[in-house]
Amino acid sequence: MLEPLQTAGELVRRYERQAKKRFGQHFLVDPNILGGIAAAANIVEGDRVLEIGPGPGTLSTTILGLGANVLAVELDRDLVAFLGEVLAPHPGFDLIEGDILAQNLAEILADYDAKFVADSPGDAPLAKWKCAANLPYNVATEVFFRLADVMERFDSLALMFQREVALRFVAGCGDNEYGVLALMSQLYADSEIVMTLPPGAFRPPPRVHSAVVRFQPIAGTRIPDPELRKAFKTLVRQSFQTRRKTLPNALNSTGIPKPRLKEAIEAVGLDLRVRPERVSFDEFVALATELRADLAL
Ligand SMILES: C[S@@+](CC[C@H](N)C(=O)[O-])C[C@H]1O[C@@H](n2cnc3c(N)ncnc32)[C@H](O)[C@@H]1O
Repeated sequence: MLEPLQTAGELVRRYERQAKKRFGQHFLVDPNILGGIAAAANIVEGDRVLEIGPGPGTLSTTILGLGANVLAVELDRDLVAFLGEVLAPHPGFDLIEGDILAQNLAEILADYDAKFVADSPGDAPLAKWKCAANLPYNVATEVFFRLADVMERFDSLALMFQREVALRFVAGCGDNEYGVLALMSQLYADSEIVMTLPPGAFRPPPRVHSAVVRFQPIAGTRIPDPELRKAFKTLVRQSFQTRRKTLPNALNSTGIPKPRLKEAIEAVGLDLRVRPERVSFDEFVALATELRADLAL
């Protein structure tokens, strides 16, 4: 007979004295917050949920309590041992020990899916994945980019970031926080902040405020042509390398001759003095279309 799931409070009480700063370990205990993250990811019974950095299993137990299945990736060996003791015996919980950035996400999701198909034979395709995570902030944006590469596998994602970073994901054109993260998230998903949390919501408390961003993947991407998408990404990254430059100056680093840059920028109806933070998603797409042949991709 399985032990019942422990509460987040019990799990954190058992583990918090061993929390390691270098792994960004700040644990959530409030069941309302944990339930709110699961709700933001639209998690329901039977779902397959990828959780990054389960810590002592606070969010994992919340998700398991909803009757969903969790595939968790945890870097800290001590936490893996702890989770092995408290959660691994529970059906529905699977754990991979390792760095999330070292995983081939497409592969680990497919491996897990294979197990599900084998368990319940039938012709119906598996539903898409959900993702919920209170991310370690030092790798959080990189984790987003890895998830973006497999975004079509997900139905919804609720990810906790440092608040300043969360604002950069949801920023609109012209906002101070608008840049690479806003444009990259628009490429794959609609996004909104669904919760902001003070440091005191975590144990031990971090130095910064935090926010949960809900990403709702769109079908495919907003730029279906892979070559055009590549050109768009190159232009966006180059444009925001240095703030406060005009677009033609910011794009100097592409190696495209200045006269050609100016011609293309004017051809898409932009002023030559425009700064990248005032260029909308659609205008970047138009510029990428205009310059794709000039970019050494
Ligand atoms: C902010 S804590 C979240 C813990 C728990 N989910 C919670 O909300 O209470 C971040 C977790 O990510 C783990 N972690 C840090 N870097 C990681 C990495 N590169 N790959 C996977 N897990 C990582 C940490 O050990 C820690 O357990």
